[in-house]
Amino acid sequence: MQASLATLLATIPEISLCSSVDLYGGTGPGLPLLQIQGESGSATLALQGAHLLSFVPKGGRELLWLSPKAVFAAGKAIRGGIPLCMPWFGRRPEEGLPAHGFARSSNWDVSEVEMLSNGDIKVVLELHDSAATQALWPHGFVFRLALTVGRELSLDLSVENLSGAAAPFSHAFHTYFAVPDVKEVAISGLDGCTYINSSLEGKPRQLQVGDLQVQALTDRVYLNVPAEQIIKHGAGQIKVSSDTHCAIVWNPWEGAAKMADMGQDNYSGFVCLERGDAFDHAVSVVAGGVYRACMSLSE
Ligand SMILES: O=P(O)(O)OC[C@H]1O[C@H](O)[C@H](O)[C@@H](O)[C@@H]1O
Repeated sequence: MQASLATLLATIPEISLCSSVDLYGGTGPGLPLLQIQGESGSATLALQGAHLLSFVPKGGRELLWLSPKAVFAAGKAIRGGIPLCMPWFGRRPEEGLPAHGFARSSNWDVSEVEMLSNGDIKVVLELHDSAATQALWPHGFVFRLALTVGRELSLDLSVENLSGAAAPFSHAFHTYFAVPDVKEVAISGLDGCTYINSSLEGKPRQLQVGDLQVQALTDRVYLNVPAEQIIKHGAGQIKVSSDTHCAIVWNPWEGAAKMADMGQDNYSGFVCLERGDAFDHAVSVVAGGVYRACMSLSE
């Protein structure tokens, strides 16, 4: 354990450290997790990737889906929860680069923990550049994620470019939302938006009319979206709010059978609605500049 982590955690008994093996089973050393038991909500967080795995508002239901076949291994992205895709979103195999960047498979450090006056718990994690990250993205940087766990879950991301050159950047909070049955989901807050339909040949741009229902393989990048979407499902609703400009909606449907860490029939238990800035909304972080984005989730 990072020496300072023990000291930090000692200040807040509502946060405890455990291994993924304790919570989710599996063999091997697993990955270190923080369990956060706040007055108004609880959450589980993997230090690898600053990756939220669970969020339950007090008296409410689990908002995040974690694959029953998720693998907890060093350097491997975890299937489910909220992977942070950055500093680029998407696949770049022709350049030999990892899909969705390196943040989700890197070890982040906890820099701050705080019990707020309203009883919510805040945890701040940081990732700094290293020789390994410089080989993939040639910039000095500090990525900082502040999480606040209460009745609502909020994520505040900042990306500081410490290098002398502008840094191309795109990202998404790749959230897997737990739903009783994806076929019964209706997502509002996308009506009238143009989307890139990545599941069709040629990735045409199309227009959303009304709520989105997910009834087959879906991989769409909605552009210029309003701040809020609501996922209505058989057991209630989830409100997703962000100051970013894209919403990527994904469910692999039967393609799940080909993903070892998802499993054939498990696609019906989630829908990904990923807020972020990518594609037409990718940014360039100027030398010495900071990019910020936030997202909050509630029932
Ligand atoms: O398997 P991963 O690298 O985690 O990516 C999972 C999915 O992420 C996003 O939603 C993309 O739009 C999909 O095209 C991709 O398949």
